Amino acid sequence: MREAIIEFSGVEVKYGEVEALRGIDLKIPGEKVTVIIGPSGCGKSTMIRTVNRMVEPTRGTVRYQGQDVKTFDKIELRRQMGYAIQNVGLIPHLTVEENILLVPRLLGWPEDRKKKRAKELLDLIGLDAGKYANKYPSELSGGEAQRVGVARALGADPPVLLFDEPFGAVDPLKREELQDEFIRIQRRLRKTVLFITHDLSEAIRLADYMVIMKDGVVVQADAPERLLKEPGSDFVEQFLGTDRTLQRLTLLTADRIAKPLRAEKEEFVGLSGVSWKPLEEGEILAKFKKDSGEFAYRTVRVSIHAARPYASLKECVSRLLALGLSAIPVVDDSGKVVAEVLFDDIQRITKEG
Ligand SMILES: Nc1ncnc2c1ncn2[C@@H]1O[C@H](COP(=O)(O)OP(=O)(O)OP(=O)(O)O)[C@@H](O)[C@H]1O
Repeated sequence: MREAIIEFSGVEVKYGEVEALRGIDLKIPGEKVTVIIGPSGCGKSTMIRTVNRMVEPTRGTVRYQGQDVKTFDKIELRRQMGYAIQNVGLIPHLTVEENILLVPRLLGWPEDRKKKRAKELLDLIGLDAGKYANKYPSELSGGEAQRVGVARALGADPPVLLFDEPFGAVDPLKREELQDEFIRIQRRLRKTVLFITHDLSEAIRLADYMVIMKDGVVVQADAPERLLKEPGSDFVEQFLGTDRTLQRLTLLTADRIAKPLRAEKEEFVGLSGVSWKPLEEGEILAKFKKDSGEFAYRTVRVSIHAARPYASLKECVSRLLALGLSAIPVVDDSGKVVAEVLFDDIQRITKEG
């Protein structure tokens, strides 16, 4: 493990009679995604709130970069830690840009630097600055609002991100897209992330390190591969569910098994392939085998039927089944088909299990 950047030692939190945390000892690795998961009420939110001092431990110590967080000025500490929550908490009378720039504004950044940063962040989260910067939160879809919440947490480029179910209120398909984006962004930015979720697939997908909690204590913490292979107790085994094969497909991303697209490959023709009508942006031409055995071409929307390099193999399987194809194209950030994932290869991996 990389050196711990946040460390919990004997941390207890009591709210009156309620013991929310009952002795947490945990090291959070730097520049990795640590996902905290566990039943409702087990103390997940309380735990991450002790890091930015929204909650003070009744006992024990939380350290950031080796130093007790109590010794930091609260404001100074929170500048280092972006925070995003489930219902986003965007301020309704501020525009998207003003919401994203809350912290830079507090820090007194000059106007041109703030403008530049807002554009950068909107680009990063995949929202067009021209279209979105001046919108108000009420004019955004749930998924867009969540993205803006994430952008706001990234505002002044803090090294630590505390995410409390940031994708909680989004429907499952959009949620997978947000996870793809998150993985893409994290591969670039390498933040230290503490991420809470209720969703096991999301946890397994995003986590470098996964912490399973129950009743205010940590039951097991390890890399998701190891947890799936060696659950340390009946509780963890039950929690991870019986379907470990599918969970393993959640762990692997399309780019891990994608093959470069071969020109003669019959299933797909790329964007510049055979075409009798101009393709619209975001469309590709796919070649389908009809029942008669002949091939027919059909255009498909890349956004739905192609996978991003960071899509999970589980997502690839569901798209392959929905389309009745034996391979799915993988598109890069510009929408260009760069590779394909073969159903046979996914099956092979599953068998190797
Ligand atoms: N401000 C508070 N005052 C009193 N009790 C609280 C307070 N905040 C949380 N609790 C209690 O502490 C326990 C842990 O709550 P916490 O929100 O940390 O759990 P959680 O795992 O994040 O829950 P969920 O998954 O439902 O969000 C729960 O029993 C909760 O009811």
